[in-house]
Amino acid sequence: MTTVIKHGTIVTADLTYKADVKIDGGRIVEIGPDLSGDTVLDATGCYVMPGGIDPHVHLEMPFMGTYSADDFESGTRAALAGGTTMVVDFCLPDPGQSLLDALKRWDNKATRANCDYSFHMAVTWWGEQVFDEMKTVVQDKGINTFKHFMAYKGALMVNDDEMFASFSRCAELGALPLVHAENGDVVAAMQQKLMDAGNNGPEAHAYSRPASVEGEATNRAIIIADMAGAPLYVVHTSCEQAHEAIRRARSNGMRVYGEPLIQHLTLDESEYFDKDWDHSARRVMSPPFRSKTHQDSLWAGLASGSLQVVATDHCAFTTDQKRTGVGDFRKIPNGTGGLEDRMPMLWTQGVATGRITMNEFVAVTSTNIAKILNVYPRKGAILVGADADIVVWDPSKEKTIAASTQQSAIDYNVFEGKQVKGLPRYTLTRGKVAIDDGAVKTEEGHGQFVSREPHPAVSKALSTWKEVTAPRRVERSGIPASGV
Ligand SMILES: NC(=O)NCCC(=O)O
Ligand SMILES: [Zn+2]
Repeated sequence: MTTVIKHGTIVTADLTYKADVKIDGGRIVEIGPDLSGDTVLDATGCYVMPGGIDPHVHLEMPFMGTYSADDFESGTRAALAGGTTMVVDFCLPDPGQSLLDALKRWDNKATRANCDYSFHMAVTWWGEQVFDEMKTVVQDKGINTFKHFMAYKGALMVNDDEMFASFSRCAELGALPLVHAENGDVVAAMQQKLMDAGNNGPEAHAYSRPASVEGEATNRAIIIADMAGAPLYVVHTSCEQAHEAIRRARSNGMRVYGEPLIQHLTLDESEYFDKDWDHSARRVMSPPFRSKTHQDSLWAGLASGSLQVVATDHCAFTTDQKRTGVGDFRKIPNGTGGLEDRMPMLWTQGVATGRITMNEFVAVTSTNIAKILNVYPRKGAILVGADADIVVWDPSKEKTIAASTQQSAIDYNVFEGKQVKGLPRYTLTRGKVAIDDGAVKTEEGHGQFVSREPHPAVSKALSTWKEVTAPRRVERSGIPASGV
């Protein structure tokens, strides 16, 4: 059975043109005028784009004494409803746990996925076993990215020596290191100071993680990556200081990527000063929302190319879960949702306002990350041979975002009340119509793991400054006796 998407305008990261798209066996088999097939999807007035890829989600994540509320079923259903057809979650080994054992747990959870998915592996501790297993993860398990948390002291955080060792191993294996860049030591100290002074509400979360904490860590991670001869991907870049470090590195010839979140682009710090505790706590995430100045910096980065990817860090907790932190903001589970809203919000506040073009929209929601993850052009492309992960985007379709109509399992939405114009008419996951003009037709278990080969460019990365790549031993004629 073939499907044809007819009368639409194809929009890719670099082209806009009118053509029909024919799908067979889950793949695009033909692109051209006047195609016919068994099923016809009418794309009149719509843009036919590669489905979104969200490279930063935490589904059923064990975190801060609980689990994030969206699992692979509700999370990927939300993704498809918003035009996203692939997600990448983070496999998090417990301290001392084998990476391969942790991966089994994540494989199990993901069997319920409605769309394709992949994993990043987190390096949460360091030792010979991690060093050895990283090779198996890359060569046998199809994972070419390793995440490092510079925050969450006493839990997920790794130190500089561990990061340097892991980044160096990534460089050997052709893998890409990722960092959550916040100075965890400073955050912990500031949290304690705020608590001691009686600041225990959600606003203290923002005070404890100022932009400098992120800027310093971003810069440190970049320099460590450069010394290790590895490229670097900085997740949830939220402020000018971090963006500035990325811009500088890129202009010095380093392969460094930055990923703003849709939340940081569109919501600001005033959310933490709401009189309603629940309202503010529901928006607690790390890094926190920032000022308009930081938002302008992120938008400029997307337009100029110094930031490459828009993600969500979807990590949704219910109001009840957030209330664990009443009286101590440090216990509010960190994380917000966004999977269903990323594409409509970015279109409405980015394309419709003229901040980014339609082609840039495709680049930052899909194609750029497909290339970074080394799954392009199987994903992130409208090309013959590519997976038919497609969104038929109706720029005239509108809605008001509301928790009451969302797919996510939680009881609120951080974008509640926002008006969006630009929504999927159809979302196709490997040719299957999962969203059909508002009707949800997802199929639990349809999603498949996307294996990712090591990236040749990554294994060839060298230190920009070449200082540490070739140590030269000095031959001396005489060595003095050691001192007392
Ligand atoms: N971002 C956040 O607050 N929660 C999810 C875990 C992480 O990515 O830091
Ligand atoms: Zn995250």
